[in-house]
Amino acid sequence: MGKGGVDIEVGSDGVALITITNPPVNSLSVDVLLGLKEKYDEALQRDDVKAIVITGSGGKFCGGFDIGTLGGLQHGAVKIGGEQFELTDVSVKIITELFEGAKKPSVAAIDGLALGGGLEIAMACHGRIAAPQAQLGLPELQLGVIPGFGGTQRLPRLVGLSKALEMILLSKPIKSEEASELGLVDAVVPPLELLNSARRWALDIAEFRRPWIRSLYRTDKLEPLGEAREILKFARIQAQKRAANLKHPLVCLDVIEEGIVSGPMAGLVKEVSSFQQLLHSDNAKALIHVFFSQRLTSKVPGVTDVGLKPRRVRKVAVLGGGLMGSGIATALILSGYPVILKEVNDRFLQAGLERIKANLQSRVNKGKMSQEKFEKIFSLVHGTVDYENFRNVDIVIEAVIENVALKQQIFSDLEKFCPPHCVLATNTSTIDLSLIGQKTNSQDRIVGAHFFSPAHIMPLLEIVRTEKTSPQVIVDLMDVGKKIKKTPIVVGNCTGFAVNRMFFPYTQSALFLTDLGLDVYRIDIVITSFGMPMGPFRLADLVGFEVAVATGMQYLENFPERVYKSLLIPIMLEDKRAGEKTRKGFYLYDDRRKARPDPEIKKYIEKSRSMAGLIADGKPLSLMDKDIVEMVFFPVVNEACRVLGEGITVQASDLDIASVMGMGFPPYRGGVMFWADSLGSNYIYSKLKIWAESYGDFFKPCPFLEERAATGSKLSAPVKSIKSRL
Ligand SMILES: C[C@H](O)CC(=O)SCCNC(=O)CCNC(=O)[C@H](O)C(C)(C)COP(=O)(O)OP(=O)(O)OC[C@H]1O[C@@H](n2cnc3c(N)ncnc32)[C@H](O)[C@@H]1OP(=O)(O)O
Repeated sequence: MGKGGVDIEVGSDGVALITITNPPVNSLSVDVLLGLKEKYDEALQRDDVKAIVITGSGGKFCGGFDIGTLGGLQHGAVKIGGEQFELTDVSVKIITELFEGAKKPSVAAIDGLALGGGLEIAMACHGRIAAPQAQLGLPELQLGVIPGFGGTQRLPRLVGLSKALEMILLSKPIKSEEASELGLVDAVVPPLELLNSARRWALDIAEFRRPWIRSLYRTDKLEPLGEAREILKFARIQAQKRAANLKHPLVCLDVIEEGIVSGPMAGLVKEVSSFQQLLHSDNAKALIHVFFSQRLTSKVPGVTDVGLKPRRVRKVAVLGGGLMGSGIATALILSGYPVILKEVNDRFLQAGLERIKANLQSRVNKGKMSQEKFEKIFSLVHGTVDYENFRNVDIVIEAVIENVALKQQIFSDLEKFCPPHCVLATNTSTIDLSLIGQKTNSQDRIVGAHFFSPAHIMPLLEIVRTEKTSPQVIVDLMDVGKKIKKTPIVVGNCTGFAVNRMFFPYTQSALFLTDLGLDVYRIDIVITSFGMPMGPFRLADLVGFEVAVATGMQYLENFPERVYKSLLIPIMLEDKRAGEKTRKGFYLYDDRRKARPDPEIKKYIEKSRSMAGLIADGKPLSLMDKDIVEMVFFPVVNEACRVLGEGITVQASDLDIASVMGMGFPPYRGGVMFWADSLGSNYIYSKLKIWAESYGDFFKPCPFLEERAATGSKLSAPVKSIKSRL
């Protein structure tokens, strides 16, 4: 809204070049859309214009409809000059009738990206020329909506139904090269030739040297009706399997089907009305919130707003080739960083290198990486057992076992061997960073780089700063984080940081409910139906019981007043059930890691219950599914409030991202704080208060939550007067 513009320049060749300018991604604001209409009208009217080329400035075609404006449309209408902005007008009147139906041909010159509405405009052009490596896609579903400018109709007609469904349902863009093979773009040319090639192509169409194709009416790529229906049927089943709570993928499939069965105009009309309905859904609100929150994590007051530029990182060293270290090294080499992997001896070093190889090999096996690329990427890692090669590293990431004395020794060695500018990062998840750097004079360059396992796959990186960590070091690490495709959130130094502090009550509540008489498998089913990738017990199996006990001890030491001391896991451990790695935990596991319930666990549960003594009258607690969700997640919300209240995170939305990317909280619920706000602070507070009275301090609402409930304010409202730990 109120931003961006469109220019027109008519060349002596008779081609009007229409350029969108709306940095950073040339998104389609209302102004841009109106500008496009105006310039198209002008080009169509002018006698000196034979053909049109549309492009975007700054090496980017267009990142789609302006998502900020989508938010505006959700909260009421967007008005221009007192008139309501109608999406129907854009899809049918502007893009279809004016652009595609024009009497002069147009060609899209695509550089950088053509996403969402951007690709939809390009598909309405009569030709598409792209520069190499441009991204083309319709990622609207990840925002809880569907393509709304004709994408559901034109993409299947250009690339066939199966490929279109893959791109739309998985919000998966493709590169120009693949787009060219599929026929989505007509040619891929070097960037410097892009505009000239597009001009020539447009003139070729105008002068009948090339066919004048209107994508909306093509049928040659569409599968026959019977086959199309089968493909759609299968896609519906897959969509339900991926996220049973989500309706918009199914709506999208209905819209596509409408176009195939009743013709593309009928499809367009259904598309617009469905888009408008979905835009107002809770899921779209939540997913759009997640989109902006993810970008907000890179704005850290006092760090990213003080003019610091990230320093160039040429080489990284990783200490420790275990599960975490090898995962971190894999993530780094995959993004082109040369890595030195250090281990204590040759045997451990070889094992670490083998792990990295296995991580890469799994990509080769899945067809995601060629053997040639495998060799090239693996050659970026060099193993060592000493510090000799550390003289020219820019960042070190330590990922050895959680032992304070060992880490202290390592950091004083690093201080000796690394150059003075080198960032000294630790992947610890539990040890106080000040303690780790105690024996050094380098506290200002010591920082936490907390990855989540498997580190080369999980998208989150917690960057932990102490009061002494310099902003420059944080900026450097944030930059590396982004380059290795992680979303970095900057958090303060405390036990568990943001993610693990929220995770802890998740498992604890589930254990509490079990001791109150609930069935572990039912709890897992209810929680996965809510949208978590796995329930708390399946997760405990995955993490392993030894780790669960060790973490429990940490929490007991640091937050004794709110730890529920369930004995269930220690009892099971005594019987050598330690989770998935022993093939026996709450579930039994076969060779393919498939979990199945085990009736045997009844005996452990009974023992734990009798020791807990919570079921005094012998009557197990009976709860509805909704109550289970609340009893598991309200303690998580409570802990998130503490984290925010203590200033461990900058803003509530960082906890949303931490929960979505670190815990697997369903993004379509917007993250833990967004979800909590949809229920209301007062509701959550009152529930916790009642449970605290019945069951003790584990449920006791924290002062932050109490205050928000008392004033009826949102948990995500800005935090005032808190001494931030950041
Ligand atoms: C009717 C239509 O069918 C509906 C639509 O078109 S809906 C929109 C569809 N488009 C999308 O979903 C694309 C969303 N954007 C992206 O995926 C990524 O931003 C991108 C691939 C374009 C660029 O990624 P990257 O280079 O990593 O930069 P990223 O940090 O994400 O974005 C840069 C800035 O552009 C903004 N931006 C990106 N796409 C935007 C969009 N479509 N609208 C508004 N702002 C957008 C981001 O908010 C960010 O702003 P900030 O600098 O103020 O934080």
